[in-house]
Amino acid sequence: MSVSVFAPASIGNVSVGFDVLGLAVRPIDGTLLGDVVTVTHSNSGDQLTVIGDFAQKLPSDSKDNIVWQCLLLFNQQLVAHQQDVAQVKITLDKRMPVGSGLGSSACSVVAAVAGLNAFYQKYHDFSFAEQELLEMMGKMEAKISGSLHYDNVAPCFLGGMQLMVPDHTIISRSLPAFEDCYYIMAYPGIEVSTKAAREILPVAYARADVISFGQNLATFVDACHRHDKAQAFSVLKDVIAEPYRQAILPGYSDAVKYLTESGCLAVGISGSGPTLFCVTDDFNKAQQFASWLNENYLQTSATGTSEGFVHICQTDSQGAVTLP
Ligand SMILES: Nc1ncnc2c1ncn2[C@@H]1O[C@H](COP(=O)(O)OP(=O)(O)O)[C@@H](O)[C@H]1O
Ligand SMILES: N[C@@H](CCOP(=O)(O)O)C(=O)O
Repeated sequence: MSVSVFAPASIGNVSVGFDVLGLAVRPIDGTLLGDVVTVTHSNSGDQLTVIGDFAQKLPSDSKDNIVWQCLLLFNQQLVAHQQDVAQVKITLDKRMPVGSGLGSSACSVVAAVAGLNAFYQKYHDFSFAEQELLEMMGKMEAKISGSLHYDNVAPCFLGGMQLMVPDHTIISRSLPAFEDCYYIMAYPGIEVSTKAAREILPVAYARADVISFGQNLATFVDACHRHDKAQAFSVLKDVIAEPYRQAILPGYSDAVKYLTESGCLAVGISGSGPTLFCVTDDFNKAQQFASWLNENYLQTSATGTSEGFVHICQTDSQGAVTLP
């Protein structure tokens, strides 16, 4: 009598689309890079248990866990739709490092809301529409990062490359992604708070930057629709966040120099960092970049160990899925 949902990692911004573009990714070796939420009926009130590699990094009081907040919001919405509210036991398998730039909080939010929805669909014959679910996810992500941005929750939930549109009846549109590209994701093992990384950004931008931003994003979207990979990745440049955030990412500029000189299609900060992503359509190069990043981008602690990792990924076109 339980339902488990997996929600994948994502690259927020994809360099050209600050807060409005995101891509879901999955490691090619089959690693489940994302969070899993399991929902079961309970006879003793609502409960949340957190397990997994990164469980210790989350608030000790489960009421402060975003998954708990998702349950409260979901229940409110059930009441608003005149539905009975069941008592549930939720287990969060926290597989994603917190403050990583891999959309960790979005993974928990999407797995929780989609998990609850799948549970009600299976056992209570009720489900919310995709749009309502996405709105709930956006609200929860905003609670954590301090402002509403869908660039992680939308690809994490819907899969593929997602472009946010300023129409609350649509929210997100799918863009054709480059399925043959490899995205090498290098998480150095240090934590960067999304909220803090947003606070260091300017409140206003110079006209030249605004023009570059608009031109790069428009060119990228057009190139995606024309399947013009060379054009798309040639404009993958971030004038909004990277110039200000790279200073807080140790080794980032050396990595960009090496990867660019070695012929990657593009390199950038995943979300608010510290994860770096690098794009190539050549598998041999993907392996070369992954091993260089492993050697040079991961940060080691005083004991010589690192909590970082590198994965060779491709586009995850499925998004959140119910596990068998
Ligand atoms: N289930 C959860 N997953 C991730 N972060 C959570 C969760 N519940 C609460 N948090 C808190 O939310 C914040 C997430 O930080 P954030 O920088 O937005 O992470 P990320 O960039 O990895 O999504 C942290 O302070 C963390 O303790
Ligand atoms: N658009 C956001 C994306 C944050 O992604 P995360 O993975 O770091 O949570 C931003 O750049 O602030």
